[in-house]
Amino acid sequence: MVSISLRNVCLDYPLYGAYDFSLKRRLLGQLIREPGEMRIIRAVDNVTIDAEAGARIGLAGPNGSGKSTLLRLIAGVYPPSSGRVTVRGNVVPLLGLNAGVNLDFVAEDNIALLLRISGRKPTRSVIDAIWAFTELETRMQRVPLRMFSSGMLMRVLFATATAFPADILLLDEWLSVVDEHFAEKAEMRLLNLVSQAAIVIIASHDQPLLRRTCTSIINLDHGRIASTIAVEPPATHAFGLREKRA
Ligand SMILES: Nc1ncnc2c1ncn2[C@@H]1O[C@H](COP(=O)(O)OP(=O)(O)OP(=O)(O)O)[C@@H](O)[C@H]1O
Repeated sequence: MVSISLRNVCLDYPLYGAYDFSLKRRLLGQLIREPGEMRIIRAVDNVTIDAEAGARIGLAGPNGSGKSTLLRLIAGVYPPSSGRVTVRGNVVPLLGLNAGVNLDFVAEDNIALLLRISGRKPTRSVIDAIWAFTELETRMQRVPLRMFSSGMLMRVLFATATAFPADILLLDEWLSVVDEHFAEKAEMRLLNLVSQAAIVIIASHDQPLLRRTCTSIINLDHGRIASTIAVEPPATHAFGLREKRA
């Protein structure tokens, strides 16, 4: 049974840049422990969510409200700082350009790595099929990802992430850098994946898109759930993902 359960989940990012260069304040801070002194950002704050098969959940909220972080928690990219995350089913996270690749590795090795992480065997034929979808030149397979343009990198990540069906599909801001031709191709592949997935969670600033596609919308504010809206009548799940593009 596919399901997602978050129980009182918090995620704190350490604030490495917030180092205090004043020796006096640092020494006194150790002794006094000023209450206002923070060395973390609480990006997700005491969030509880349950999702069963059939759920189409939208995550809304202003910049920095914790949408991407919440998706990353569900994807297992970050462990929660506190609380419990239980996910049953295989997850395909489409979380953007910096998701789990090593830019110094050549494209082919990154594809193999991403497949292994998601429990798939990176056979020659699987890698070739993924590469064919990217429509990039064959020689680029042996080029480090660092030398790819954003759009080329997105093609490789998208083709790899969507090569197999998912129980749970997580969509963040996506497809913003690919050209029109690839976007159309990608959208068709994505729609197919969405229709097969048991649970879809989509983070977006596009309220009409969320209302059209989701069964409920969770509004986040400073990492907390400010409200949850049931979308009535039940959405048709006709994803119009192209409207998400900038
Ligand atoms: N890698 C990181 N290190 C430190 N803080 C981070 C990191 N990523 C995000 N944050 C902080 O966590 C908070 C939530 O960020 P997050 O990216 O989850 O928000 P968001 O709702 O997805 O924003 P947006 O709508 O702009 O994409 C913000 O305060 C942000 O500054």
